[in-house]
Amino acid sequence: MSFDRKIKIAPSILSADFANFGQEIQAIEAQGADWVHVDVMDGHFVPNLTFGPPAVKAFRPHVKTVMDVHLMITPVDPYIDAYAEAGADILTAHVEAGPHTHRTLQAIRAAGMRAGVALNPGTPAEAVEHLLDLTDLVCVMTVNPGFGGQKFIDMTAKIRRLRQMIGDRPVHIEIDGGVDPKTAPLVVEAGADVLVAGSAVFKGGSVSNPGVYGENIRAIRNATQSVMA
Ligand SMILES: O=C(CO)[C@H](O)[C@H](O)COP(=O)(O)O
Ligand SMILES: [Fe+2]
Repeated sequence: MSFDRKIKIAPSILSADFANFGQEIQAIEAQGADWVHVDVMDGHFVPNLTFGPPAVKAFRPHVKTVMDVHLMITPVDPYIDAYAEAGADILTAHVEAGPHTHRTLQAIRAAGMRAGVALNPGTPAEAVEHLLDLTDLVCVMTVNPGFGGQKFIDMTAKIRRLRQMIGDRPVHIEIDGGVDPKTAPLVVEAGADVLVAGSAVFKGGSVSNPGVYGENIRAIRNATQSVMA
């Protein structure tokens, strides 16, 4: 697949109706989502618990775009094959989740997925400097992971530094947490190309009123147009 630098909006289904994931995924894709972001939490690496491989496998047939799975779990390595089997296209592990992220990224690619590495707000860009040749995506957390609906933490200096470090490599910079029409232009201007948004996409809408999802997605996308070259 060729490298796509266009802005991509990845709604996080953490803000969807948990009793209705299939229809929610279909609704956001029909309303313009580029990727579908799936937040996996273990109640240990982060203080919240969501879904594991069987749930992710059940989402798979509904996702026609890209299933972007964000692991907030430790350890990661014992579960890589299970998420490949569940159908993840991109599997992202936190650099803080263990001492051997290099091995983890190799294993994710060896299992046939694209490999992402995520950074908590307190972790510097330099933590991934020697991982960039093994990475397809760097996820910059703009909230402390664990919950949707939190306030955006300004990480624009880190994003600029990462864009500089990445150079010509085909590596996406994804922003996760508190992205809305106000914060999206700041992170795109700094060098981000994938915008995860949970509450800002799902607020006010539902599967019976999906047009609101479309309006919310367009509001984020349109807000980034002024800063695109
Ligand atoms: O990884 C996450 C939380 O750990 C979520 O992807 C993120 O919080 C998205 O939700 P919102 O846009 O509401 O902040
Ligand atoms: Fe996430």
